[in-house]
Amino acid sequence: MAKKLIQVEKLSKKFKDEEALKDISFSVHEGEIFGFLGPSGSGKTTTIKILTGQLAPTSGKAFILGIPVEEIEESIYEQLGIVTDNSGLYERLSVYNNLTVFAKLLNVDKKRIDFLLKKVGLFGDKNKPAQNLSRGMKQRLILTRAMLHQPKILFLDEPTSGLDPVTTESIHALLTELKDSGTAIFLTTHNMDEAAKLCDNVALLNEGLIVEHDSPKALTLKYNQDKQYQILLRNQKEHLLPHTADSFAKINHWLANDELMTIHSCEPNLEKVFLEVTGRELV
Ligand SMILES: Nc1ncnc2c1ncn2[C@@H]1O[C@H](COP(=O)(O)OP(=O)(O)OP(=O)(O)O)[C@@H](O)[C@H]1O
Repeated sequence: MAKKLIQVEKLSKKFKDEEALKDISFSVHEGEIFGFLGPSGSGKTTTIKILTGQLAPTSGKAFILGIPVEEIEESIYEQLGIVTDNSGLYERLSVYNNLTVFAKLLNVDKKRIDFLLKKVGLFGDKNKPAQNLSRGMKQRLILTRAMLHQPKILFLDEPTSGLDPVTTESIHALLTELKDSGTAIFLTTHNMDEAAKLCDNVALLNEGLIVEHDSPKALTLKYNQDKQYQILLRNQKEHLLPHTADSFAKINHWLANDELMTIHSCEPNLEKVFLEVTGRELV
């Protein structure tokens, strides 16, 4: 069975009177991409800070690689990759040298730098100073740095926010490769399509509470109360049919007469699930 690399039990965090996290529990296994989804201010960054030893919880327990977060020592960072907003690059150093600094610290073979730069499409830019990179290129460089040492757990705070679809796609491919090699990825995102595509499991966070927790597929099916089918016929007419015997008779008729072009079931996406559970949008 896959090992639990992150384990959180009834974790709470209070800032003065404000309860930022309320009794949250979840775990993340090796080779799992876990999506932590919630609107601004719901407690995502606070959770990452607690899990990476930057902030102490008020109550509850959290373990990283089996170690209680209160006992995290410097050496654990050799097994973690952390990508957040403040992942500062050395702006004047080249792409390559930004990575060699970390490769030295983490005892990583320099061959891996070239290997990863090719993967993220930055090999041709390896001699450019970081300050001359576009936002998407910087994001890929930060991610490369976090993956240099093949971390057991990778924390990613909004890894593709504001990036173009091509860059987003290459980052998704990389994350999937990393997951396949056994890394547990803890991902926060506002992007529900990204979460549905990448994550094995997601937790929906609202005002510090986990209000749902399951695979994206299971959640969309659970909230598919009002089942409907969207149909396009050869004559270009579109129909939206409810889940009734009458609809099935119609569909059978169209099928038998080769009139049906496309048919889709209309289960809600994660955005709609969030809206239904909390009554609020995910932005
Ligand atoms: N150091 C702090 N002192 C006081 N309150 C804080 C502190 N850090 C976070 N909070 C509060 O805790 C709550 C959760 O904040 P957090 O940064 O975890 O949200 P988030 O989900 O990461 O939001 P975003 O998506 O905007 O980054 C917010 O109400 C925030 O104001």
